[in-house]
Amino acid sequence: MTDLIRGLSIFLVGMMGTGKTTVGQVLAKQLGYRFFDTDVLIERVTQQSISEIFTIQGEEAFRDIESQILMEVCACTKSVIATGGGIVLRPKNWSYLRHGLVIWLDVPTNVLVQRLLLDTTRPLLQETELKPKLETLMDSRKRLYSEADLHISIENAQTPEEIVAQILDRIPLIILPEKASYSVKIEEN
Ligand SMILES: Nc1ncnc2c1ncn2[C@@H]1O[C@H](COP(=O)(O)OP(=O)(O)OP(=O)(O)O)[C@@H](O)[C@H]1O
Ligand SMILES: O=C(O)C1=C[C@@H](O)[C@@H](O)[C@H](O)C1
Repeated sequence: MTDLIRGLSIFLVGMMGTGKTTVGQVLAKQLGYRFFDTDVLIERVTQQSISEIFTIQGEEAFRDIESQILMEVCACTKSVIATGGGIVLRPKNWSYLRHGLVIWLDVPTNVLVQRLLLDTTRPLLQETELKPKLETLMDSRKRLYSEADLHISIENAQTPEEIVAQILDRIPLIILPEKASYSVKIEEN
């Protein structure tokens, strides 16, 4: 597999709670890649939590910082990058995401509700009715997530290791040779 993707980075996109961080860490380990999480990088550079940024500066300011971080991290090869759930919203972000392979982790909303119910830290999910909020977000984003190179539909009982196996099985079917050679050229510079 590492011969096939030759350092090409992998961006995981999808709704909050789909497992981008959990699956991304396992995938990075199996590929011998570094792992980044754009939300974590944002908190590190701003020295603020995502919630604080949303409350104090607002969502647009958060999206600006998110694009800036993505622009920087997309220059890295041999990396798995877990992205924030809304990274697909800005058209400009797609020019950064296209530096690598974009994989959409797609989990049914009822499973996301169970996973996110106990987590009150996500600023876009502060409403009492979590399921309708997630469904509305998903409706407005589904078309964007489906622009990914690879769509991974995840069932409730699948472990992160099983999801990674599914991803690694499917990458050879979609890899574009020119993308992999592009990434090798960056490394040589
Ligand atoms: N395959 C899985 N099976 C069961 N639970 C999972 C699985 N993947 C992730 N989880 C759990 O779901 C929750 C959300 O996972 P994670 O933080 O990896 O999602 P995320 O997509 O990175 O979310 P966000 O974009 O909001 O940061 C965590 O509690 C995690 O342990
Ligand atoms: O889905 C979203 O828009 C978000 C998801 C989180 O990962 C964070 O990036 C932030 O809470 C916004």
